[in-house]
Amino acid sequence: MSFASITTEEKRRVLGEFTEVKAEFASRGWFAGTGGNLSMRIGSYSQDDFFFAVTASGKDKTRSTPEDFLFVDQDGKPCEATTLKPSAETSLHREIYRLTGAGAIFHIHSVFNNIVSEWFWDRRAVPIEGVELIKAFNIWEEDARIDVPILTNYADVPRIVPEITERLDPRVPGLLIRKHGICAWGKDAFEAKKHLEAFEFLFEYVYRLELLKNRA
Ligand SMILES: CSC[C@@H](O)[C@@H](O)C(=O)COP(=O)(O)O
Ligand SMILES: [Zn+2]
Repeated sequence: MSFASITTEEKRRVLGEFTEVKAEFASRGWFAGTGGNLSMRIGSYSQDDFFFAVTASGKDKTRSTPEDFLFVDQDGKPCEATTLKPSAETSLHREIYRLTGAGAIFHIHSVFNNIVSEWFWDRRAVPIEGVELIKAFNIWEEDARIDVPILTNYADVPRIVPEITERLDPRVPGLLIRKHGICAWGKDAFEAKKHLEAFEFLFEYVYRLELLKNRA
């Protein structure tokens, strides 16, 4: 597939949806200090041939400007002439698209996701058991348990990629990076947002439950 074959209408549709999600996440305080990045796939998909819109690096993501996003290919290379730099964490998005064929990936930093990633670092996963909201991940069994993987937060971001390849659990649409944040994904922006909201709820639940247990 060539990027030129993607219609202007399709690009407008993706960027419109993208702008809405970004504004909503900003209103929740999910982009503190320019942290966080978002991407949405566009056009058809095969594992080694796809395109996605990604937030430009280092921007204040609480603002809406004509320079918020750019389109990149499966190698993270811009598809059009631009002075914008793709997110410093584009390599993480690329690998998640490659492994899952997802339609959207949202990365945010929150106090709760940072705390649980440190609290459970010795297990390299956050265990969550029997909570109703696990069903948001399309897991319906009674008292289901999931383990959300925690990856090493290497300063050299591409070094995180092999841990994604190794640790990604196809049942669990999210990965934590230690004392950094979460990447959550879904087949489209609606589902990726649903998953991200569910993870953030569950992390707050786990955090508060651990506090209560430790107090008892
Ligand atoms: C100042 S936040 C730290 C960043 O290095 C990073 O973790 C982040 O989420 C945003 O990076 P960006 O390159 O703007 O997408
Ligand atoms: Zn980050």
